[in-house]
Amino acid sequence: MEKTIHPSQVSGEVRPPCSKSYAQRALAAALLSDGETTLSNIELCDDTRYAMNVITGLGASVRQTGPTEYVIRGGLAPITDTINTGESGLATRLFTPIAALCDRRMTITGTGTMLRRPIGMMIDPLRNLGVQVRSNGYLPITVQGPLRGGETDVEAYVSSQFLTGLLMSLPLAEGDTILHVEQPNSLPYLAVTVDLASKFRIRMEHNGFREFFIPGGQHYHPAKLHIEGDWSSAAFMLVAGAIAGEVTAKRMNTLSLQADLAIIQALTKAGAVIITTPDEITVRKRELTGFDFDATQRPDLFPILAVLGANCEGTTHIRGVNRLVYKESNRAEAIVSEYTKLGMDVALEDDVMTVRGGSLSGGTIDSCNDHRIAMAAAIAALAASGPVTITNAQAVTKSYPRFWDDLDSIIRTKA
Ligand SMILES: O=C(O)C1=C[C@@H](OP(=O)(O)O)[C@@H](O)[C@H](O)C1
Ligand SMILES: C=C(OP(=O)(O)O)C(=O)O
Repeated sequence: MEKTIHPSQVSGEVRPPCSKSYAQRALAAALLSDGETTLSNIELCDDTRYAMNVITGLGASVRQTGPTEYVIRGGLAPITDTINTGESGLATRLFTPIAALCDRRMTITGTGTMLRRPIGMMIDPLRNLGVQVRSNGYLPITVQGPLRGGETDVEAYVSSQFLTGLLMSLPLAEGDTILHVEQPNSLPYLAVTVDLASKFRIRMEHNGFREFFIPGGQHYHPAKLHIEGDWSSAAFMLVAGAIAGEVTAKRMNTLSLQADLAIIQALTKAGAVIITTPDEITVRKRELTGFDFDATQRPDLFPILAVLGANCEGTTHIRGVNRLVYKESNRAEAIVSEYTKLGMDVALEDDVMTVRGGSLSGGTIDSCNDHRIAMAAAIAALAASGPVTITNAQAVTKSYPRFWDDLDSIIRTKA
């Protein structure tokens, strides 16, 4: 699928989809609960749809009780020996240790870009915690539990997602666990994991996410939960407001723990007009200036920060390039290879991306099958000097299936 976005002004309101980070964790917790959990504001994207199928395969029974409400009866009792986590890094690394709670052989497989993303960080810790593992470091992986608890090192520098999987599965292990994490990254995502687990009355202790004590033999208590709006998705629309008019994102928790709430900091540094209430945010265009921003702990913001930087007067430095290698694309390379086709002045040196502000041209870019590369390019088009065509534009369904409609709804006049 191809999409062309013309230079345009924007104005209006959007309601971003639910956070897929919270939704996938909540689905996992519902599976692990004894009883019925009600999740509301679940709007499915590819990643959450896969997670929903995975929990069904692992024994949950799911009933849709409203347009965005699901009642899930938990109970880990697989009805299949293979689960498919699609292209979701989180679902892969979250549900592997959960599948490993079972005393039967389970294979976890995926599709597309996920087949090239590393999962080797799971092998040694799972073995140290009593699981038999067969894997060459990429999907598919076969595990046979039960995961017993114990003590192990965990690598969470490349990705925090497997640590999230351990934090959610180990409370159900027979014994207690101590985890040593050398250089954890994506820390706000770990905070979301601890927060979500606490809503199901799961306890754990940690010391700045470097050492965890997780008591075994706990129970997930079913909960009633509203899944909050997604700041990673909202970020695209808010930058659209900052560079091309005015946008309000509705039903957003402006006190959220989500990593990408930090888009507000970046927009503030750039000089955009920002008005927040506890549950919505408006961003309006103003003269923007280059800014310095450390995105190491919030790697999903990179593509849209690069677009914001290109629309600022002066130079923008974004730190954290090393975190981008193993996403749906190598996002640092994709930003450079694709956005320079629109005349973006962007360079990488060590861990820093430097973007020099200046008007972008029209052109054609490929999404590299990466939803965030596609969505940020569409926003760049609004303030470009000609239309931008995005090939493989269907990639947005991974996180934000109605992105094109929402963007269309705020486009007012062709500039
Ligand atoms: O835990 C999560 O929900 C996520 C963690 C981050 O990944 P890493 O921990 O691999 O950086 C983020 O990029 C991803 O989109 C979602
Ligand atoms: C990297 C992402 O997701 P995941 O790692 O879960 O595939 C993302 O949504 O940008």
